[in-house]
Amino acid sequence: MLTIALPKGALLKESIAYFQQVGLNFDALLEPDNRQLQVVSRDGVARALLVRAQDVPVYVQYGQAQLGIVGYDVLREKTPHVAQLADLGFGRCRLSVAVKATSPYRSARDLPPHCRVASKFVRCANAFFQELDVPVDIVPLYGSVELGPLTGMAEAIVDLVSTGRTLKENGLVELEQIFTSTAYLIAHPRSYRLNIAGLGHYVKCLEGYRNRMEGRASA
Ligand SMILES: Nc1ncnc2c1ncn2[C@@H]1O[C@H](COP(=O)(O)OP(=O)(O)OP(=O)(O)O)[C@@H](O)[C@H]1O
Ligand SMILES: O=P(O)(O)OC[C@H]1O[C@H](OP(=O)(O)OP(=O)(O)O)[C@H](O)[C@@H]1O
Repeated sequence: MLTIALPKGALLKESIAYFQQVGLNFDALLEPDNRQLQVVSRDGVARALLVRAQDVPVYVQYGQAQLGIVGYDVLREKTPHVAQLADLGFGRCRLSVAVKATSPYRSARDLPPHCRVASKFVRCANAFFQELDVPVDIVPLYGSVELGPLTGMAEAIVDLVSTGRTLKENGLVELEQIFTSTAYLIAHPRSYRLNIAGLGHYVKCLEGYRNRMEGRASA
């Protein structure tokens, strides 16, 4: 049976809608009181695993899932050994550097050497500041990163921004964008090569659907 790793949280609804286009129905995962971590599609041909966004590439890399959906930000941070099949366009956000609106800094270069920068994206943040040649101490956090500067623990953050509402409501401003991110369809490379569980068929159908959508959008 084809197994698909789906991310809990921000990308779940659109990920489920995406597979619905090729007849795979995992709506049960959206039930408000759902506690099931795996569900079989209504037609019984595929199974979805409900996992934390950052764990999606882990299940796909080890081959427990042949397909998965994950943000490009996670691919950049974790650099997993998976095949990137398609940019799905939804889940658009950006990884940015932000500081308190009252701070004197107007660009990431202005940050004082060896200041603290809070982030869930430790590798991306380190790479960005190294490239900039600004030495900083990255403080790893798991969430609510915006509290770093608010509490005085950190001078800046590197975090995802979508609407910008979280920054605004916490008195922070974006200094610089590091990269933009959207959801990606990923696959276990060997399963994809060997067409395990009819993977090729689904990928082709999904591509066909996307091409039709793009054709309609540009018409
Ligand atoms: N505000 C947002 N708007 C749009 N997409 C987002 C937003 N925040 C995150 N994403 C995308 O959704 C993915 C999952 O984010 P989500 O916030 O659901 O989980 P997480 O905070 O990374 O993980 P967890 O809650 O398990 O710690 C991110 O990797 C990113 O690609
Ligand atoms: O620009 P906005 O539309 O306000 O979205 C940005 C927020 O969304 C994400 O948070 P998430 O909901 O994942 O919470 P957490 O990372 O703090 O756990 C991100 O880490 C920002 O805090």
